[in-house]
Amino acid sequence: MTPSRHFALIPAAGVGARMGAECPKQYMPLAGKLMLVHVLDTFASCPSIAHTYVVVSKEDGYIDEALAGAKHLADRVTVLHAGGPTRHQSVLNGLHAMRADATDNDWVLVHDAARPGLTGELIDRLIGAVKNDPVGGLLALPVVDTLKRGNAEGRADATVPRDGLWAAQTPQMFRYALLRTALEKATEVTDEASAIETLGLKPKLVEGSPRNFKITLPHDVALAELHLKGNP
Ligand SMILES: Nc1ccn([C@@H]2O[C@H](COP(=O)(O)OP(=O)(O)OP(=O)(O)O)[C@@H](O)[C@H]2O)c(=O)n1
Ligand SMILES: C[C@](O)(CO)[C@H](O)COP(=O)(O)O
Repeated sequence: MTPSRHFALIPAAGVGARMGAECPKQYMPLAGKLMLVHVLDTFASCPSIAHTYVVVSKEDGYIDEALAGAKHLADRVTVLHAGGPTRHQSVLNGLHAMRADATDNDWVLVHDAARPGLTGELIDRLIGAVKNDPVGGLLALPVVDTLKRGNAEGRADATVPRDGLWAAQTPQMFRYALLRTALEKATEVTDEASAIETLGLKPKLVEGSPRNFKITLPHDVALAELHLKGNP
């Protein structure tokens, strides 16, 4: 049996509404490089990753210029103009588009373009922890803050017990056929692990890193640049 390969699938078809930038946030410059190019470089530099697929919106007008400035990625990245109305749909469309290249048992690591702080070490940590797992898994961080449930008046209604709570990150790593089936069956989910869970399976939680946070709001940019300047 041929050994399973590892493919990266990068959903990058969002508009970045909460960021409110002039361009979709994945095309914002961070520490001298576009956010998306940070992510593509990390996977391209990782020997464990056979190839990277990036899902952009069908009307994306930025990707060609972004990759024109990153010609070293030409043989390591395939652009799929297959973005959908939601992240779930973009990922599923991407899986369909890469079908010819992947076997059912190949691993797919789905990673947000909005998480440029990912490192090769974190990729290898996830692959090492999950490669023999029957389900798959994801990077995540144990919740360390006390959590409050707020009400409509902006006051704390209750404290939510944090024992056993983790904040999901990406990559989320599952075998091609299982992931595609799960996403086809699930109603709208916010991450791949949720779709796997709806099959009654329990993805493995692998500790990630605070630097691998998702850039969502304007104040996230400065923090991301601190991380990326320190360790691009
Ligand atoms: N229809 C969508 C929506 C999101 N994404 C991607 O999913 C990742 C995480 O989503 P999020 O941080 O929510 O990005 P946006 O949807 O762009 O942000 P916003 O919700 O503020 O518009 C991002 O890399 C984004 O590009 C996608 O590929 N397709
Ligand atoms: C996939 C994810 O990054 C895990 O935390 C998160 O669910 C993405 O949420 P978003 O609303 O699409 O940013």
